[in-house]
Amino acid sequence: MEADPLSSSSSGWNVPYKSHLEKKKLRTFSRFLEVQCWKSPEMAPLEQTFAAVAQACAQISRMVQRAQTDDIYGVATGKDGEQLEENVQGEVQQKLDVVCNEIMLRAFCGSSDSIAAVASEEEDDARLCSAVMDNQVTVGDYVAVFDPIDGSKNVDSSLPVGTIFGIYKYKRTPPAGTGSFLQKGTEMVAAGYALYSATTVLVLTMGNGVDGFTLDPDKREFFHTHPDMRIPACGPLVCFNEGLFNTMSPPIRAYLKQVKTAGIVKSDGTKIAASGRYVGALVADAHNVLINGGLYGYPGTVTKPNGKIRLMYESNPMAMILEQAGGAGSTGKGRIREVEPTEIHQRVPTFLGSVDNIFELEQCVQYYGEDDEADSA
Ligand SMILES: O=P(O)(O)OC[C@H]1O[C@](O)(COP(=O)(O)O)[C@@H](O)[C@@H]1O
Repeated sequence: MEADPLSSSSSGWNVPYKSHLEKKKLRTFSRFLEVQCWKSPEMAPLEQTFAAVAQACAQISRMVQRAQTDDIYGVATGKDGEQLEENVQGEVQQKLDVVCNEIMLRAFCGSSDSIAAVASEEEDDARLCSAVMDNQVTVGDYVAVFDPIDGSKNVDSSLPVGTIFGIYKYKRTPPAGTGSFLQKGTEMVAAGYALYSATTVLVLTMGNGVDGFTLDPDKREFFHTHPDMRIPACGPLVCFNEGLFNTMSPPIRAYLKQVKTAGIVKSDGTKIAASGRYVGALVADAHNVLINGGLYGYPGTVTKPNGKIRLMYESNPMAMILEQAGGAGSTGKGRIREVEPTEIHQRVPTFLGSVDNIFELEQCVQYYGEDDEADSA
């Protein structure tokens, strides 16, 4: 039998004994939900939904860890083994995308009758929960939007990925269907994400602050490890895909040059040095920014004038979380959550981060303007 690595210190290092690694006394996610829904009764209809989404994220966490060893890796195929067509994003779906989409669909539609309809990054159109679950009647006062696996390409190289979701009130006024989803981010009542990384973390806002929970891999349950999360007012992180630098607009290039050469300006006028980071999964980069302060950015480029990040199920939920934690979410010219949506899969230039960092970026965009020559940057 293999020796317990924590039972002795054969390496000579002072390895802590098992008895020193006792569990912290932390509140469970379900207990947190119970208390929050008692304090804010308007959230009570969503209690079961949040609980089911947390369970779904725990399941996805396990799927992600098994992606390389089990048959859930690679391109998705149909019943007869044929490769599926590209999805509405022009991307070939991976098996993991398909499986995780199904898990999230069932969490939202199968856990209670609170959610009436869902829209996913992985599906062309929004769907009624009655259609998802094969029921007859559509009930529910809310609609949910989600990206089941954000940054799925990262799985190939064992890097972090995430899940993002947001919930709106169901507007039953015409136009029906997709129209019920086309609400500004300011209308969102709750948002969250799960990050599958060194630890699996679930971050949630119900519009009254932000709380974070860590998945205990032994108990398969989330625990309240990050109460009342607050983003620093200013931070050093600069998270952009700088490989795209030459395709970005002059003001964004000017901003990047400025923070790298002159540092980041704090509200008291002092400066801090910039520190570049880029995981390539929005959830991972934005979580890093939430914890340490700074700015995540995916601006428009020559080939993608609105950038790559999807307004409804990526930018808006993340912007709500950042704002609720004391930060900001901007298009470079204004608040992301004020953007009027016109379609479910639309993209929007996305900047998420600390207020001082976002302020400096918006100042640059205003000062240099969109039409300036590249060399003036
Ligand atoms: O590889 P790029 O162009 O830097 O794109 C990375 C960005 O694309 C995203 O992965 C979104 O795309 P997916 O949801 O399709 O994976 C973001 O999470 C990430 O910030």
